[in-house]
Amino acid sequence: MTSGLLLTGVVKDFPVAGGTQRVLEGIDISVTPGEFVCVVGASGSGKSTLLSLIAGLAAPTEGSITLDEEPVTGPGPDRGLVFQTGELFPWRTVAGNVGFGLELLRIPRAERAARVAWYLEEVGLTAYADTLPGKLSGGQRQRVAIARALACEPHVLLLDEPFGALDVQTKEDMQIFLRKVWQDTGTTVVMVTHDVEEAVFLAQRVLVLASNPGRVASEMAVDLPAERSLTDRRTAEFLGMRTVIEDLVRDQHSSVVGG
Ligand SMILES: Nc1ncnc2c1ncn2[C@@H]1O[C@H](COP(=O)(O)OP(=O)(O)OP(=O)(O)O)[C@@H](O)[C@H]1O
Repeated sequence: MTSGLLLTGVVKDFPVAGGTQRVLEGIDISVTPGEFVCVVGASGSGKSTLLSLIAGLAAPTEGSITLDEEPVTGPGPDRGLVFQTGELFPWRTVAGNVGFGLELLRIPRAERAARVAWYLEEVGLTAYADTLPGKLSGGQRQRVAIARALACEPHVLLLDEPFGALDVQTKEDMQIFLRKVWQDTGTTVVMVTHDVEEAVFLAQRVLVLASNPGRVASEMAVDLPAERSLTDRRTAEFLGMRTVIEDLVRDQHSSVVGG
């Protein structure tokens, strides 16, 4: 057995009129503890489905998923999940949102308060502890959603297009923020994005999904320094990697649509 996240021979079929549609096939992925992996692929290649299987929101049709040698059979506190639109509880303050999972886990009040304070500091929202989500910007809401997921100290943080709804400037700020949080906490991250530039900037490894059925067509180690700044995205090395992956995504897509 291997610690970390392990998907072996994962297949996912969905029922459709008159039969089933195979959305994922032969997925073998191994993510080591502390690794940051991005999954890219054309729209409909099965990225979100893959993440929902890891989250335990749906079950694979075939194959197995284990996290630190425990089979994934449903949602659990060992996996923190953040979606595109940072779903927060509107009636709970920022601190109340960050502490929500800790209440479910029955973490004692003093430890809960300490953890909430630490994660609020980490995401730069200490001053907003008593604010309701309705008063926050989109970027701030995503920071709260990430802090809420991290506060339970999951084995893996699962992010589904977390910055897809943000404007360019906020998105860049959030990318810098996420790299810092990842480096500070050492959390394993699996993130789905359609933005190849984002994937290369954030990840240590990028997996490219092919469509119909979704499968891992190729993967690339991102051989860039651990300390990354936004200007690094203009270097020849970065642009080279980005171009290769964009071509892979495009090739996989056109082989399906016949372009
Ligand atoms: N619950 C479901 N029932 C039937 N089909 C589904 C279901 N969920 C997803 N699909 C189908 O599975 C395929 C993959 O969808 P998925 O959302 O995982 O792709 P994606 O790569 O995340 O796409 P996007 O980038 O557009 O979000 C699509 O053809 C979609 O219609």
